[in-house]
Amino acid sequence: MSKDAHSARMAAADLVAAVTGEGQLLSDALGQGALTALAPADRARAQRLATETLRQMPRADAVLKPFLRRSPPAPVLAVLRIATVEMLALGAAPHGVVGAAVDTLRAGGIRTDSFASLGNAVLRKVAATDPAVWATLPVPELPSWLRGRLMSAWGKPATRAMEAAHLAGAPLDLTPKDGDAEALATQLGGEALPGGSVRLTVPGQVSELGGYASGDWWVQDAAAAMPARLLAAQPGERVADLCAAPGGKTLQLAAAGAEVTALDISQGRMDRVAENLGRCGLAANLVVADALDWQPEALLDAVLLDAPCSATGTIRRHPDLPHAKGGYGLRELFALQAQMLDHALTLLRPGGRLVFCTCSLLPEEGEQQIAHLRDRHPDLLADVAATDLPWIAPEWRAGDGMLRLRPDFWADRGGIDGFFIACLRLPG
Ligand SMILES: C[S@@+](CC[C@H](N)C(=O)[O-])C[C@H]1O[C@@H](n2cnc3c(N)ncnc32)[C@H](O)[C@@H]1O
Repeated sequence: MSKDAHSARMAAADLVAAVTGEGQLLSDALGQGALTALAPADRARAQRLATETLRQMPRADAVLKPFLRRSPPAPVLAVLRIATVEMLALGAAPHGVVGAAVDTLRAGGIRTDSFASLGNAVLRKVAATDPAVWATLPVPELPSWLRGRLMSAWGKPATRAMEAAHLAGAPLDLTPKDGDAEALATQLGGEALPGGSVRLTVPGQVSELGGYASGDWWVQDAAAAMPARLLAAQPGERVADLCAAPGGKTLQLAAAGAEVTALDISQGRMDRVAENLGRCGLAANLVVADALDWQPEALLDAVLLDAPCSATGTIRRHPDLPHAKGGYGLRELFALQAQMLDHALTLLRPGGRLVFCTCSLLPEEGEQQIAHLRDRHPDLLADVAATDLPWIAPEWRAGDGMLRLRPDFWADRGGIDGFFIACLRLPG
């Protein structure tokens, strides 16, 4: 095994252990410690390996369990899980994987080196497992804090279908800057999706794809692209994107010709909005502030509020999330969303539009949030016309002006992120 592959595998083990042992998100763990010293290609490799291992983890555990008398410490278990996924899910040659995993345990210092011979013995048994067994293992279940909530909200068949979608992972979706999905799909060999995104099913290096450097498109899940499409910003309209970073929706609003203020509380994340705007040759007024404190100079035509949320709709892409977050802090998020909604309404001119969205599967961050908002503001109108569009599937509709998107929808096309979208309007 090359030195680079070895460091990528060690880094992957650190990442998995950071998520399962310390409750960190992969994105946070990637920016820490030895991982920052890795070459970009090794970091990408480590991230892919860690992501796939977290996605398949219950299956790896089912294979490992009979061979382990008790659970070893998180860093050791991470190495065993990764090697199991490599051998049985990714089809890697067993002798190479076992040797590399044992080397990783030896090189891991006091946390793991005393487990090298145990690792060797266990992984040899895993290597002798018939690979056909893997596909017969049950679809991994979500951790109970989330599974219980989804079961109550959507029922058992839907929850299982979402779990299957999480296991399948996600394709790469792009939003074309000029709105011509057919042309971009032809250029890159992808599929133009209803609504205007382009889907690529063959994974590749994003920055190597045609039109990346010239900013002709940006990466954005097809569901994440819908809120800004429903807002339908018109050239010259004054629009605020209240939780803007990293800026996918800001780019859409700016590309539509609106006069956009992109606001986010995080300077670091706002730097990414600036980078993305620069690459795509688009402009917005950037403000780093707490959305709850911000006031525009004049009332706005429209506000897009993509509020901070549990992000449970994005587990296809971020399988670390249910393991890392453990369901803590949800009440605070629900309360913040309600405050943000109330504040957003104060920024609109009479007749102004509000699109609220969350990449969440929890009704508390969607349907219930809007029901409570309408109780507090009985004059608020559902913007039914905003969702009166031919590409919206009937199963997405969740009441007047509202869409509920789930990862198990569009299964034949490769799924879609979970999202809730509400289109609202002040009386004129
Ligand atoms: C769901 S993400 C936004 C994604 C973004 N709209 C996009 O499409 O790329 C939520 C954002 O809200 C920001 N945020 C959290 N609390 C905030 C607050 N009080 N005021 C403004 N932004 C906030 C976070 O920094 C994060 O970037």
